[in-house]
Amino acid sequence: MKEQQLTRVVLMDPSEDPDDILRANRSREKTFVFDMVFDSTATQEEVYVSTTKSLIEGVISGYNATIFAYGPTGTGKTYTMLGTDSEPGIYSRALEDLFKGLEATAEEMDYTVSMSYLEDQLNLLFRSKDLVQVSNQPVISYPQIYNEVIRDLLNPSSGFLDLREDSRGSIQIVGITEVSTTNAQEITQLLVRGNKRRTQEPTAANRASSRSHAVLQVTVTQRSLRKDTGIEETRIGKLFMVDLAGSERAAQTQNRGKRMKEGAHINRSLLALGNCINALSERGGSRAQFVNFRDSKLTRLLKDSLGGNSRTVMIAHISPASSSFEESQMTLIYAYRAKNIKTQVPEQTSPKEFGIKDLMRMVKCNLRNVSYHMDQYTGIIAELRGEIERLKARVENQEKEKSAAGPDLRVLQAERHQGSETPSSQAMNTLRAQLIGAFREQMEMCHSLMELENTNIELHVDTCRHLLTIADWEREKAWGARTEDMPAKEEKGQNTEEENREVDVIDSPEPHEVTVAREEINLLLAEQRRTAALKTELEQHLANAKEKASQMEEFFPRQITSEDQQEVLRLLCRAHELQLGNTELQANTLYRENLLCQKDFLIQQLQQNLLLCEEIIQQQHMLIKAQNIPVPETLARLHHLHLSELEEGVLHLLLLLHSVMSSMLRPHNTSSLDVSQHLDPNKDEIRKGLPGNTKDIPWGMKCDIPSITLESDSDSCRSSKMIPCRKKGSLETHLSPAFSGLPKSPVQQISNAKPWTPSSSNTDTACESHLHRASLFHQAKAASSTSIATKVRVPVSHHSEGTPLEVLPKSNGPASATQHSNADHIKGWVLQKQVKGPADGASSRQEPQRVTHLGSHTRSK
Ligand SMILES: Nc1ncnc2c1ncn2[C@@H]1O[C@H](COP(=O)(O)OP(=O)(O)OP(=O)(O)O)[C@@H](O)[C@H]1O
Repeated sequence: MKEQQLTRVVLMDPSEDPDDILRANRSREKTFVFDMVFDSTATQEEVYVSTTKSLIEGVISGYNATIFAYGPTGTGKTYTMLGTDSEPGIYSRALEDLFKGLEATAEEMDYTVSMSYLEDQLNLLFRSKDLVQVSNQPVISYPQIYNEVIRDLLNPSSGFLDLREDSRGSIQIVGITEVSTTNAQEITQLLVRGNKRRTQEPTAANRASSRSHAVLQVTVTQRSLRKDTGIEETRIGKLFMVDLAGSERAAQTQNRGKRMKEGAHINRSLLALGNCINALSERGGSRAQFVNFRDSKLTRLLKDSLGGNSRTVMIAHISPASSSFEESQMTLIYAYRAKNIKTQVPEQTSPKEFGIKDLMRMVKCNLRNVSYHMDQYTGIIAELRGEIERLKARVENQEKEKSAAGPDLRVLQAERHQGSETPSSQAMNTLRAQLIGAFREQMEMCHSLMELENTNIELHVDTCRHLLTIADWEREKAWGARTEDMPAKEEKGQNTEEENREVDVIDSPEPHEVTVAREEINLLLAEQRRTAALKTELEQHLANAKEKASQMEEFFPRQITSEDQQEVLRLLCRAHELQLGNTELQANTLYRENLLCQKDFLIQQLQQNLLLCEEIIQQQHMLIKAQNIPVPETLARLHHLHLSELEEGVLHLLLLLHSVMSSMLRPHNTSSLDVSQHLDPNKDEIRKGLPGNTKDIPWGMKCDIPSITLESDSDSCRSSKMIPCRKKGSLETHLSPAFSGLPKSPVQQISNAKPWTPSSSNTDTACESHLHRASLFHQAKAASSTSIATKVRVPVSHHSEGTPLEVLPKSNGPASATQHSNADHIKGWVLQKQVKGPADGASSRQEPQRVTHLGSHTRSK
């Protein structure tokens, strides 16, 4: 790696041989430009001053700010954020500056500073020992299920905390400890203590590796009274400082067993963060996407920091060791995407004209005016006093009337109650307690089943995403092979840069994300099988519990003689039945949601396969024409039929109809879906198809291949763009058995699924895509509110195989050109989903899920 002018990182691929003449023209370097780059000699002070110091002023004025430390394990994230006693990190320095700034304004403003420190950790959803034995009910034992949980690092005894959205849409952590303080030292001490409670485990890359994301939130509230108007102003500035868990993949840390699973889950929340970053970085571009913050607790927590009202700095950490090349590349790509996130800037102004101060103005200030004037308050208070007097008088009158009427009713009631503590009422109480216990157990099981179904959906969506990543790579390879097979172009010497790159794709080793996807699929499938087994077991328990409860319902009323009490028991049972029925309906909806998601994925793959077949037919036709082979009449007729179906777009309309139906089937569908818009055959998108869709159809006809872009579709697993380059049979080859047949129940599918093995690469059948491939990155760089700093440190726990850090010759050329060429090599899939279960709130309303597939690179034909 080299560094120049402290803004560029040039990554050199250590695996490529410089003496390889076949690749002599190919650049081994990848350049990434950031706002700031630090090498291993940078001090904590320098890092703080260049990245964070300028944000503190904003927090004091009521703006939000966020600082992320991102990177693989052992690269120094915790060191940057927390530091050591002699070299304090960003936390202490930022807090010191914050208090200094606040003291300077103390004369005009009253201020309070409160802070909370939490970790977003992976933990066990159930443990056998968590289940308390109730009376003589059997104890249900569950194996461990991992889930994302939030823990208060300042008060770990408070257990796992829940996230809730308040009426203004801000995320609140229920029960978090907020410590008010007046000096930075106190906070630093609390932080050091809190950090010791953080989940740490040794990995091969770091002896004290943090296995959770730590979020320090400092809230500054300032109040001032404007003398001229008498209006009280409140400014609230929030500062988030986030030390993320390592972004490494399992192989890097040599994690096994629990650590490996943990890594996969940590990566899942980082993946969700990445998806949000991708979607946000596309905002304002031609392919604006929905940003799904609900994908993980981490992203929900950081919604404001990422999505809008915050100035955000990401400090990406990489190791200069050549052995960490892949991790470094992934980190830089991630950070580069984050850099594209833009604040909504006024349209008429050029982004270049903005300085830091202007950007700060674009972010909304959290200023609340107390809009009532003091005089109005006096009036309101007087009114309230009057109301109290009136009410007091009414109460007195009522008391007088009662005493005139006779003895106190309450006294009579108490007397009757005491007398009623007969043996029969005691028996009734016992029976009621037993019934309620049984009902409660059933409800808990129902909720656990819903949790499991939710986990199932998450796992399923994750698996789809990885399958898509692999499919994309396979298609790219097929594309490369096809280009190589095109003798005409070679003859003409038209080997453009684009084609060279395609040929490179076949030669190049499998990209990192594809390898990761293969690893993850096996993990996810194993977990799906485990979840399915658990579900079956739990369903069995629930059936037993229901049986037992219905026996109780029959038997208990016979033990009670009083009709009133019998009626109470009957009502109790009825209320419970309704409650249970409701929960079961919710669980059913979830299950159907999951099924739909699977169907959609299957349809998506079939669509791709359909287009591939289309391509094959066309090529075969060209071959028949070229060779002058006579066509039997039956075949010609069949072909005609095929063409007329395509022309009328029946298949396409059916697919659209399906997607519309699916989205309608979803309860509380939030997407504004216009059916008529979808089905209008005159609608441009449907009729026109995408660029290059018009194909020269055999037998001399021109036909539009219907577009399969279903942008407004709210289906769970929908690709916003599909590339019809799937090879014949690849559906079976690449999909897990769970997706390779017609939809079965998830439990069936999962229990049938065998461990997934990497598919052999089929490059024999290449085909041509007729859908556009949008570049993942936009060349145009608008004003970005997300500053990115990259920190390279000399590894402490790695041994460095020669440092690839070199100095670039000074170049004044535009950075964006280099970036764009790099971006061309980058591909990615983004999958977004929204899964909501009972744990997320009182309602188990399902949000629509989406899958968005980002194309890998532009391809000119
Ligand atoms: N710039 C630096 N100078 C000196 N020591 C450093 C520097 N950066 C990191 N270290 C040391 O390297 C080790 C690993 O760093 P640290 O724990 O901060 O990594 P991390 O990225 O937070 O890892 P993980 O994700 O596993 O928690 C620590 O002992 C830390 O003190």
